[in-house]
Amino acid sequence: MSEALWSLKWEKGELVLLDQTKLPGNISYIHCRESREVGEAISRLSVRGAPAIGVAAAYGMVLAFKEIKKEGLSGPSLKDAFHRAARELAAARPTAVNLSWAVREMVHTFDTLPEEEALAGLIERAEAIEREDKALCSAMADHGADLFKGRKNLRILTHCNTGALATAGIGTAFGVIYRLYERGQIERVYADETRPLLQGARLTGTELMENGIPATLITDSMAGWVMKEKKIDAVIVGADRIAANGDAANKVGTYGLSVLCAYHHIPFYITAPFSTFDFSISSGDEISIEERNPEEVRQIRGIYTAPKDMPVFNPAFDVAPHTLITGIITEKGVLTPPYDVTIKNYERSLQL
Ligand SMILES: CSC[C@@H](O)[C@@H](O)C(=O)COP(=O)(O)O
Repeated sequence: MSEALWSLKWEKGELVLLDQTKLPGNISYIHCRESREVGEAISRLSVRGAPAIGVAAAYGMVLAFKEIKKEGLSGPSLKDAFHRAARELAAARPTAVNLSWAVREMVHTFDTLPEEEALAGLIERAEAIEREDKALCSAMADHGADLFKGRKNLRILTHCNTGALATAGIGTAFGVIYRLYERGQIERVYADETRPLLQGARLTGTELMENGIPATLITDSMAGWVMKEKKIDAVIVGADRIAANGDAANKVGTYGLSVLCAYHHIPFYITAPFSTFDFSISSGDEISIEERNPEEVRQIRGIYTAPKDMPVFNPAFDVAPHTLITGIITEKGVLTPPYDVTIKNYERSLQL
């Protein structure tokens, strides 16, 4: 795996983020010293991808604690300020549940430690979340690649970016693709460009090329034709939130891919770790879908490609219905229908 690509690093008490809005043209880093800066970087998509957002937020809460301490607060006022910072950070983006999960973990760590041990405890918890994410990616990659045992010359289609830039490890869906490549089973990966912000072209394109994986870029609207003409063997994507019935929110365009896969009889796999599951919601109808600035659709990199006053609908995510999902690749194995049962069992296994 290319060492050149990473989404974030905790270094000398700062959170260093690779500014993904500037890729592929520019490699620049953002040094966050305050939790507010982490929240802004998340909203702006300088750091993005559900697991990476979670890890960034965990370090953001370390920064929040340091700021509050610097103001001289302690006792109940420290606790109030820390909880307020947690609410603010968790609100940076609404769909990826990894964000609120990581913030909740940090609040729990804070709430259970004496004040004088809080800073060390928070740093330790954030580092553990980052380490754990690496291990989760690796386990998902193994389970996902095992689905294709004995097969060669695989043609895989993927959407958005789910690799090292979206996680602390080798990625979710991208991790599976990378493992298949390591095992010599990939003929070609087709990457959707992923309008409007081009995470597929800019980020997955970079990761595929850096790692020497045979790859072809397509526009989102080509996916159906590519499935038919290029005989795609499977579509593998990530997720931002998975409901208890298996409905999975992911980058807008995923719903369409799930429908196209059903028509073409192509297996459609979601790849996600436990922190992407929202066991508290019964279906995708309860997932709040982020709507972003209309300018993201009217313009491409600052140039208007539509009339300036044209109304726009810009949901950042959509929901693939569980009925169209062949399997959900997790760190513990691949969940298959009936998802209400297998996800319940998976949830139980996490509590053991
Ligand atoms: C590892 S990633 C799964 C998802 O987070 C990914 O597919 C995705 O939709 C990212 O969206 P983004 O808006 O770039 O944060």
